[in-house]
Amino acid sequence: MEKTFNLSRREDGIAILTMDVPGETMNTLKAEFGPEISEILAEIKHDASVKGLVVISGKSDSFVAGADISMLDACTSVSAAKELSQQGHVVFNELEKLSIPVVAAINGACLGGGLELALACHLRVCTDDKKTIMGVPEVQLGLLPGGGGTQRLPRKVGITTALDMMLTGKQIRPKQALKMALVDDVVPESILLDTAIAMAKKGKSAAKVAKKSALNKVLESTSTTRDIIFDQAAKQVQKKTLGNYPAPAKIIDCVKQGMNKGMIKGLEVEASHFAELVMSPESESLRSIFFATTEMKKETGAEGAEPRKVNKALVIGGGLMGGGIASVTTTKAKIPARVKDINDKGLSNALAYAYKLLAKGVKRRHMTPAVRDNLMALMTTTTEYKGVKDADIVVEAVFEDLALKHQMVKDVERECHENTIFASNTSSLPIGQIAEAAQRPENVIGLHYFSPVEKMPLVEVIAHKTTSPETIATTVAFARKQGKTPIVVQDGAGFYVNRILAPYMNEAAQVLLSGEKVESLDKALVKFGFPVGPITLLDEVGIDVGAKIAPILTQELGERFRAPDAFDKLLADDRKGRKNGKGFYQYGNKKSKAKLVDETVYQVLGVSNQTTGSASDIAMRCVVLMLNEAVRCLDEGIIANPRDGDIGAIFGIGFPPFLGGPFRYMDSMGIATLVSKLRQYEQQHGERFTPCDKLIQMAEEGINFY
Ligand SMILES: C[C@@H](O)CC(=O)SCCNC(=O)CCNC(=O)[C@H](O)C(C)(C)COP(=O)(O)OP(=O)(O)OC[C@H]1O[C@@H](n2cnc3c(N)ncnc32)[C@H](O)[C@@H]1OP(=O)(O)O
Repeated sequence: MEKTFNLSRREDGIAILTMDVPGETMNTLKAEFGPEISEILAEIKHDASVKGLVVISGKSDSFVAGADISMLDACTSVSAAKELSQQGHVVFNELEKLSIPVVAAINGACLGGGLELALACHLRVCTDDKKTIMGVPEVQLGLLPGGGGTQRLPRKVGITTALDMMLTGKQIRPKQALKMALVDDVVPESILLDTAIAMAKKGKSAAKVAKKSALNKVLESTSTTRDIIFDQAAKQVQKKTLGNYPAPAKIIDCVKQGMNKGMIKGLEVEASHFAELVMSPESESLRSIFFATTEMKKETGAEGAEPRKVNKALVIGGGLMGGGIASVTTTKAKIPARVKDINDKGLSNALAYAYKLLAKGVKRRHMTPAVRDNLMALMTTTTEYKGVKDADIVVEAVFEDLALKHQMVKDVERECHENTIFASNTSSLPIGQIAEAAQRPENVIGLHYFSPVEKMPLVEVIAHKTTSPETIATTVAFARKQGKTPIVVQDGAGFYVNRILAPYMNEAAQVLLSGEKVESLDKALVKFGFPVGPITLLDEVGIDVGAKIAPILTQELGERFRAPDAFDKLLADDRKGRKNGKGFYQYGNKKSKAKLVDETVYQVLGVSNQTTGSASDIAMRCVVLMLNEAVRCLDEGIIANPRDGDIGAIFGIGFPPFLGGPFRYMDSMGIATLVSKLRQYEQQHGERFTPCDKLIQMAEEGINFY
């Protein structure tokens, strides 16, 4: 079997250990590497001719992407997971204890166990390539750095910096890494190996020491003062996760125990906590998201179809959505985008949107002003159909008016070329209806973004009956270049995300009208795991937007989508939400930063008595309707499979990631349990809770979604 590690000796006494996992695009750490690498380290240890060691990757653009997540997923017990961590400790301790200088030469991704490997080396040098990133993203998988990272990282960069990296999983770029002494030098790739060899010759003393602020020096100096850091971090973690994610608290405990009781104790605690997390349901859910999104990256969206190249885009509408779409096209996909609007106001909004995004990159030193200016130059503007003939895709983000969109279709077919794709950002109008105005309906598709466009990862790619496979594949590839995670959904009112969101929002309205306080309702769903509560979401999206979508869904899909009549009173009272500073919450309150409910809203809704139901019951009433609708979407073929339904709900509306998405959550809850819960609510609150046929059938047959 081909070996993963190759040791070559130079005449100057520096040995080069190259890691290159056969047949894999990325190096990942696997349990079976343990004996191989331990044997090599023993050989080096007893070879007096070796004066120094460089550890480098054989992959062209990555170092080590961490432990093999599939290996972790295959663990069947806490003890097996603990053994994995302990094996890693043994190897990394052997590496660290070598008397000769050991230098990690890093180019590309150096993440998780990969960074832990580098930290077990005495020195680190990385390239200045934009692919070079370092970090410990384990927390995003519901894990913690199990290869000694909770012990070596704080000792290298300081406790505060280490906790920030481990609790966020953030990626560190080369210059940042140098500044925090995570690496000892940053060089062009062409001299990476030579620099590492020179460092090995120079010796361990060349290692940088992290500069700490005077405050951190004091705080990190004694166990009593360190506990201030740990207690503060624990409070922040609890406030952010509400106890839904166990990993952060365990990370803090590993660092605390290790810094106060020594590294041996710290490693013991790390192995135990790591093992518990590997076997936790939260980590299983989060790992499933990684596998799902990685698998989706390989799919074109249309069997057998190859995407056409998009050299230029036209965005019609420079408003909030159009400006965002044009911005991610130029700043992320680096594709020229021409923005058309009826007046300069829309055009200047789009330019300002892009500039603001780029300015952030310059401020964070992720790019230079020159790069910013080059990317800004990719966006051009017009109030007429000029300079659009060569647009390969047109994304329209204008009012939700079918006649207007029909006009756009005709304009684009007239002004652009015969293969130009017409992609509508409509959030509710069936694409098939929009395509009725087209001479070439095969080029018409839906491309539904979520606001704010630069932050929300999901886009829905909506094919109508005659959308061509090439149009689908090209649109999917275009969205991916924008940094999006696209799911292909079939045409139908509300598509997938808005369709499953509507019953959830309507039930929240019902709960509110039954006398529940706004803040209690929102808190209940945040405690369940949503990023914000449904009432906050309604204020943010716009009460008027919700009011516009509901009738379309009701007409197309049935009475269960009808919003409570009382909500019409809100618009009558000119309450649109944050957009006009008047909604369920107060806006523009200079006296207090706290988010306060506008208590007058109860009077407008005609709600007087205030009841307080149980948070779990409030949440369950809203969530089970989302689940029921998601199953209908699967049954009708709106979504292709449960995986897309889970990713769509998590990335589109923030369905709690630690639950794995609606379909994984239903499996973990038990389909029969869900059906009986729906039946119970049906008795209490009416037929909107009637379980769909698919769920009833699955409950009877005792089958799951996965
Ligand atoms: C020891 C403890 O500390 C525990 C750990 O180390 S847990 C693992 C921590 N590491 C990570 O979470 C990194 C996960 N990977 C990524 O974030 C990305 O893959 C990347 C940023 C490294 C690269 O992204 P990209 O360039 O988009 O490439 P892909 O995501 O498509 O990945 C390419 C192939 O590599 C496979 N892969 C990447 N990382 C891992 C991993 N840690 N375990 C297993 N496999 C991994 C990925 O599945 C792709 O495989 P394919 O066969 O080519 O599809």
